[in-house]
Amino acid sequence: MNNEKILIIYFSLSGNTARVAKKLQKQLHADIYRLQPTTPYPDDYEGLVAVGEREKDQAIHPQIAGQLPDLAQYTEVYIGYPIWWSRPPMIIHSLFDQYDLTGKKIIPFATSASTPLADTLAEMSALAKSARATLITK
Ligand SMILES: Cc1cc2nc3c(=O)[nH]c(=O)nc-3n(C[C@H](O)[C@H](O)[C@H](O)COP(=O)(O)O)c2cc1C
Repeated sequence: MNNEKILIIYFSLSGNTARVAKKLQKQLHADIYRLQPTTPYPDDYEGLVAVGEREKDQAIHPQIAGQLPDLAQYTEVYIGYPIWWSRPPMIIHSLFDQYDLTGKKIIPFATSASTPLADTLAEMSALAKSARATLITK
């Protein structure tokens, strides 16, 4: 028996990461939560790039809308994101600011046009470390 509960937290704008997250949810029988910023990103690409780039360059961590489920019940947390400018989007930083991931096993996954997940792992590792969580890369 495996009693470890798994939560999949993901951010996705155009649906690619959402699709991967939902596949994982089925495979792992996990719970799932979609991160959304309180102020939605612009619908048009230029607008999105302007806002996203400003967040990245100024290290702005956008406020997360709504409330995640109580993280105390989960031992493993998958965190999924689209790769933006070879990095996780800043809302992933917000997740670590706004929620307590202490002691969790964190398994990152990502979608991109071409940049590999590996390019984002130093940043994810630093986030996990400051949360006293363990980053697991399979
Ligand atoms: C603002 C922005 C920046 C991006 N930067 C990269 C990048 O550095 N490398 C890459 O391979 N893809 C990049 N992409 C493509 C996305 O990572 C890719 O389309 C991803 O699958 C989108 O996921 P989503 O549908 O879950 O939002 C970028 C897309 C956007 C909108």
